Amino acid sequence: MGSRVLVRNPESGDQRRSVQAAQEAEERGYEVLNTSEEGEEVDLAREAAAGGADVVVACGGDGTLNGVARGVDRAGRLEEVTLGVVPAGTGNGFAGNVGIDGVTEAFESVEAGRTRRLDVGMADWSGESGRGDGSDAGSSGAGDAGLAGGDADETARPFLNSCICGLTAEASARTEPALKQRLGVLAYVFTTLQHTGDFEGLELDIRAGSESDPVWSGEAALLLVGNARRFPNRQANVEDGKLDVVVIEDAPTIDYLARGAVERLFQGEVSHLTRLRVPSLVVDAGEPRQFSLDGEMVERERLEITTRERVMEFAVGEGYDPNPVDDRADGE
Ligand SMILES: Nc1ncnc2c1ncn2[C@@H]1O[C@H](COP(=O)(O)OP(=O)(O)OP(=O)(O)O)[C@@H](O)[C@H]1O
Repeated sequence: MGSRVLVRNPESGDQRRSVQAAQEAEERGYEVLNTSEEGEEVDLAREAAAGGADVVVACGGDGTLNGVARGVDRAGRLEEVTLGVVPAGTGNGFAGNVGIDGVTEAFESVEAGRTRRLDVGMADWSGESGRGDGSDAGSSGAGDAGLAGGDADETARPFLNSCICGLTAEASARTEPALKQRLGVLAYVFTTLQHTGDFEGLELDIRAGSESDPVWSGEAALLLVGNARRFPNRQANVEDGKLDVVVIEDAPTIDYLARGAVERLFQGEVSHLTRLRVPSLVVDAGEPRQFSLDGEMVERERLEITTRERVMEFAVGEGYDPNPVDDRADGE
């Protein structure tokens, strides 16, 4: 049997689960690597994968899992390593989507070989003309220095759950922890929409695949691109090579504060909402904007968003549904 590694963020969630996970991992013969600062999970996972680990399990929330997948990918081993997740963060969106609810369940899934090959979303900014962001400006040639989990030469990043444009830092600060626990990253979406007067719309031009005409062009409040997540709050098909895209038009006439307005918007008011299911899209925001990749922010002007179909072998729970029911009540 090859080596198994747990990359553990000891600070995530309320720490109870991560303490339990460290114990269980040791009992089961895992090497436990603890992060000591933000972003370190990327390097630890990359080193573990490059060193020949067969199984790399992330222990933390969506941010930690994203960093672990990124590290394994940087080692060039995303197709070979079996990944898993111990849901020890606050939101745990991806773990929930693949049916992993508890610590022991996460390890048992790996041991039982209950794995599926899942799609991974990629956000690629190599086609941007200039360097629009500042987050890696000035650090070129400095390797990983300066940017947590970052890489001066980085031009693309994976996302497992979602890529969202239009979230505000303000909304992040205002989002209630209980809502975050219940809805994960979608809690920020709700809070953002409910404070929609606070931000300017996004001038977006969205093209699907290699088509030259935009499938959507105009002023948006939010763009949500789900890999494992079908908005508002359902598991998407994570094995179909497609992205579930929702564009919410910036419509100042909608009273997002009215009770249930946001839910109604997602479910029925299709005039303000466009849904697409495509394998790839190009998003041009005309100027640098914040994009959340599984909750980690990058500032970019133009992203090519694609799926790498069934590229990653992932340990899933018994409740994982490879082919979730797609009710078309949302007007698709
Ligand atoms: N030792 C550490 N100290 C501080 N931050 C860390 C540490 N290890 C990782 N991080 C960073 O913490 C961020 C959030 O982590 P994570 O998503 O695991 O937890 P969370 O915020 O509790 O959960 P969730 O994302 O589900 O809400 C990530 O950006 C990660 O890089």
